[in-house]
Amino acid sequence: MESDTPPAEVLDELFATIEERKETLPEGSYTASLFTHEKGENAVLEKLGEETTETILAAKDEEEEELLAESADLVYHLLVLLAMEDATLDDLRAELRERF
Ligand SMILES: N=c1c2ncn([C@@H]3O[C@H](COP(=O)(O)OP(=O)(O)OP(=O)(O)O)[C@@H](O)[C@H]3O)c2ncn1[C@@H]1O[C@H](COP(=O)(O)O)[C@@H](O)[C@H]1O
Repeated sequence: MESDTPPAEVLDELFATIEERKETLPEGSYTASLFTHEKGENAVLEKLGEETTETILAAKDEEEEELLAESADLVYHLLVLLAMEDATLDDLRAELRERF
């Protein structure tokens, strides 16, 4: 991923990378390992639980850098779950848009 990617496109590029990993399952890819994990969907569900707890703890400790890092882990794992369930980022956007 380009380091100067405009912020609005980061999530699209990350989600496209996740979908590509799901499709091609390259060796050495952490994302691919979540799609092929022996625990199945539970592997990413457990990571979501862990990252949620770590995000909450970072907020409680008022550790801003840590909060951002854990939030990024959380969002990444949420996007992997959506891809696993054959949902898309556009589906998520549509859900959020309906609430305006
Ligand atoms: N955004 C992420 C991302 N965020 C978090 N993680 C991984 O999520 C895991 C977080 O787990 P932990 O914090 O518990 O750390 P850990 O103890 O090393 O993890 P475990 O051994 O418990 O699984 C780490 O292995 C991180 O590397 C990510 N892995 C990949 N991405 C993106 O996905 C792209 C593709 O990555 P690969 O699939 O690895 O090629 C990358 O270019 C990134 O853009």
